[in-house]
Amino acid sequence: MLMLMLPANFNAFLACSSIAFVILLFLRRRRWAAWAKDLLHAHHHLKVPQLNDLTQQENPFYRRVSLYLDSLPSVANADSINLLSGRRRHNDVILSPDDDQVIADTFLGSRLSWLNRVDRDDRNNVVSRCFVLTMRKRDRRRILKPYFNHIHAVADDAEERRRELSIHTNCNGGWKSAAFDHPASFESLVIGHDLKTRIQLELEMFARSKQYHHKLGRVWKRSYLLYGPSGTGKSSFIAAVANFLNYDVYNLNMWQVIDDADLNGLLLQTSSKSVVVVEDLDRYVAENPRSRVSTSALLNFMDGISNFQAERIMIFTMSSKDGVDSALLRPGRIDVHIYFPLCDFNSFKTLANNYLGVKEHKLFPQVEEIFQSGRTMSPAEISELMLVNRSSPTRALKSVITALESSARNTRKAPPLVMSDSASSSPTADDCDGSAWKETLPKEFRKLYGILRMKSGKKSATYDPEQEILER
Ligand SMILES: Nc1ncnc2c1ncn2[C@@H]1O[C@H](COP(=O)(O)OP(=O)(O)OP(=O)(O)O)[C@@H](O)[C@H]1O
Ligand SMILES: [Mg+2]
Repeated sequence: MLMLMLPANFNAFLACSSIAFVILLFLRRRRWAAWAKDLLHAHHHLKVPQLNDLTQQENPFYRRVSLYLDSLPSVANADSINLLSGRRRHNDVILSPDDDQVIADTFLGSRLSWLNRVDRDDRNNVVSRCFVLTMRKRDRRRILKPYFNHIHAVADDAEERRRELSIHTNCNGGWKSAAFDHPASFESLVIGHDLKTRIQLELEMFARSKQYHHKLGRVWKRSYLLYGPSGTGKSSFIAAVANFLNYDVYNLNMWQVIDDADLNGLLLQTSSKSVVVVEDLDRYVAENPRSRVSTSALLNFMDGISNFQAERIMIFTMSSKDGVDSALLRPGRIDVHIYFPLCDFNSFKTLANNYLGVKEHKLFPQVEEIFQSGRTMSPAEISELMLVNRSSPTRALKSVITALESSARNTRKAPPLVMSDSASSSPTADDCDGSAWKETLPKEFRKLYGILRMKSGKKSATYDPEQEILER
């Protein structure tokens, strides 16, 4: 009897321990897999501790590696990952590997892995973290240096995107700084879809064109003139550009500038990766015939001559270009002119969707009729009415109708957007046909632009700037 029982118990015991072994193996599979791999290949392990052993201060390279890992597609595709919210924008999501998770990577044809190792010393209540990079020994000499350079480049990029932005305003010959947290983005801005796409592509291309500008011996800057009535989105556009590129803003108040040297000094004090803004330039030029700043100093400032190494966007705003000295606006000095018009029915509908969440409404035909009769208001005025009445879309639309009916403003035909790329030798009004700019883009950007246009359902091959403006 005993003889018969024993093998049965023994078998059960064997089965249980095999299952336990498999479960254990499964739980620790990553470490086991690493161990098994080690047996097969000669691997090299490099540790990146979170804290410096001696000073107990954070190891900056640990942070760079975590930024790098966040960018890896294998992290995004992992079965389980920690999602953390970003510091700067709350809708930014940072991906962070779990404790003891292994993240795979490839570089120059070599397979590498990162282990997010966490060691807990419960007795002393100490947790120490490190990343362990594993690579084949034979790959080490070939890839280690370029791989670390690559990690730094990716981390630089990520840090740049997460950097807190500042706005600087000139005062007594210097700049006063504050945090820049304007929420404007291209998504919230009511401008034509093609115009948005085009500006975004152009800005991305600009940010990557250091070598190109240096080769040509040109100042690394791009200048925009935004003009149009008050409350049409010029300042919001500036904030959207700064947020899009993650550049600081230098808001130059020309009335505070003492003389030519002061203006030059202010430009020299601006940092790279910045948007330099001069609002109401037309008013300054008109109101200051005996200005303390000479025209040549102003033109040199606009050309960015004294600080040509820095990567800079310059934006000037005007209510109108009428009567402004053409030297101020010549191609090369100003690369792109963008007109910001008052509302038309299309832009009204976009505002109604953004502010009230309404795509269609029984009052829309009445609103359309009023716009067709020529009455209009600025996006700022209309959005304000929608904002205060947002709890009732019907009330909001009725208040817009009443305001439009009593509005003295009339639509006029929007002047065309002028695109003149400063790289062309003799920019003329012909450049304003709106297609020239695309030719200045590298091939891959032209392709991307084509794809974006197709996605937006626009089949037409030519870009009509006038249509863009009226489209809003
Ligand atoms: N095109 C637009 N798209 C979305 N919102 C807009 C637009 N234009 C104006 N607004 C709304 O109106 C407010 C004021 O706009 P903004 O300050 O950008 O106008 P502006 O053209 O700079 O006016 P001003 O010439 O008086 O300085 C913005 O905060 C935004 O809410
Ligand atoms: Mg403004």
